[in-house]
Amino acid sequence: MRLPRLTTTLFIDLAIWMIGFGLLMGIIFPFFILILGLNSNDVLSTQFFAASISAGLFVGTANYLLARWVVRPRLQRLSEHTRKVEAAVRNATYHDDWENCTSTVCQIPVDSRDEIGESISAFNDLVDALLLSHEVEAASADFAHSLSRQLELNQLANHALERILSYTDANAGAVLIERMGELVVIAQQGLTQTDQLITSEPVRRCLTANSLVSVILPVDIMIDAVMAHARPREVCLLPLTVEHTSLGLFLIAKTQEFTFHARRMMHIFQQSFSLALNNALAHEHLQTLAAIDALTGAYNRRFGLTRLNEEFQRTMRLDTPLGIMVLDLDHFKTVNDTHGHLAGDRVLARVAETIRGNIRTGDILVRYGGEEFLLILPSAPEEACRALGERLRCAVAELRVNTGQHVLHVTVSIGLSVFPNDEAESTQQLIQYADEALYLAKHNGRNRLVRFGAAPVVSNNQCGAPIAITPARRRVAAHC
Ligand SMILES: Nc1nc2c(ncn2[C@@H]2O[C@H](COP(=O)(O)OP(=O)(O)OP(=O)(O)O)[C@@H](O)[C@H]2O)c(=O)[nH]1
Repeated sequence: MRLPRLTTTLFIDLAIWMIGFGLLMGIIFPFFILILGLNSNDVLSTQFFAASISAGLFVGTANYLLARWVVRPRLQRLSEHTRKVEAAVRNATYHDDWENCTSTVCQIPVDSRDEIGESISAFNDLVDALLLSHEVEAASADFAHSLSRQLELNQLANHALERILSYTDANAGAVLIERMGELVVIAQQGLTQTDQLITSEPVRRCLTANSLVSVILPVDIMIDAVMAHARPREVCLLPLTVEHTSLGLFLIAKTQEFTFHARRMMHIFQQSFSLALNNALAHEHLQTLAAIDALTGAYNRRFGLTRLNEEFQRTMRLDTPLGIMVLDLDHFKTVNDTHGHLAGDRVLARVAETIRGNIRTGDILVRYGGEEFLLILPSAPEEACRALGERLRCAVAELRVNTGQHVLHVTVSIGLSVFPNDEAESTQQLIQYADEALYLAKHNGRNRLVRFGAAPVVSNNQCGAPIAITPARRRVAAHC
């Protein structure tokens, strides 16, 4: 039952109701006494009425005062605390200092199981919801902000993965993107055998369904724990999509099931990560376009040298070999002079195409000068470089270029240097060694591969086994 509000103040209402009720009781009481059979002359006397009404007023007032003393301080405490929390939240919002707004500081202990206790408990829940909302917003802003500063694809993926793992409390994860129709892992943390991910069933399902896939106790994913491998309890895979175009996916794994909060966070990160990834891919694409020589499709010199520096650093870090070849077309001036510049261009383009057709995906072909190419061969040991050099030399020698009027054929001389065998201390020195070997190849008759070294190895101009040149021949060559 709800009594009508008489004023805008709860305690004045209470006073009116309680004192009024006391007064009513004081008036009714003498008649109630009459029913019990007491003498009506005494009961209906003015003195008895006055005493009864006074007692009713007294009890009503005492009730009001008691209610006020019991209830008012608790209501006051609630409102004062709410004010404090409100001031702290405002201050934290403008100064981004949430030290004084933790759950412990802002919540009120619930000390009763009545309606006031229920109000305090609802207030505490509101504080928690407010803090959670701030936490999610801060995490999402921090994630988007940190990604906006990264444009390099691998750095971006590693950075994003690190943050996603930390915010979702996951143990391991990976980022896979689609490149030229193939899935590649561009970042991973704490997973074993990431290669298997590419063909794994959950990955395929996530890309096909273009929605979150959650796998409990996956069989084909293992976490690389500090001491041993552990099987995750749950793995979540989320597609990375921009305007219905699939870019790839990220997956995170945990040794327990993900919480509701972690799941919500994954979805928030999924959107900003997709956008940042799209930007990084567009940036990479533009960089590649700007880095490509239009005639030959090889990387230009500036980009090529940057890549060479990167590969050199990586080689030193990982202690793997690095091969460098300088390839120069033989008597190319004659081709130009005899058949014209356009025919020369066509030959150059076809030679570049032939080289590209014989190298691996990670190898880097650079147009180093007019008719000179630089070939960077990451992780290629000496034997493999020499075999490839011979293959390229023969492939170019066998190439026939139809200009419309003539069928041309050219040869190429190649200088090879391999790190760390040649003990080069810089990329410049590595190129210089390959250049010196090229010089020997030209002066030993062209259409040859020369391996730089104290006893340089020079191939014959057949498509057969290489032979070593004598020091005397080298001296003669050096004087040419
Ligand atoms: N068609 C065409 N020719 C180019 C291009 N860049 C450089 N060249 C030509 O390549 C020729 C290089 O000549 P040289 O440096 O004398 O070398 P070469 O005739 O190949 O002689 P060796 O290297 O000693 O075998 C010059 O005629 C340049 O004009 C190009 O983009 N297109």
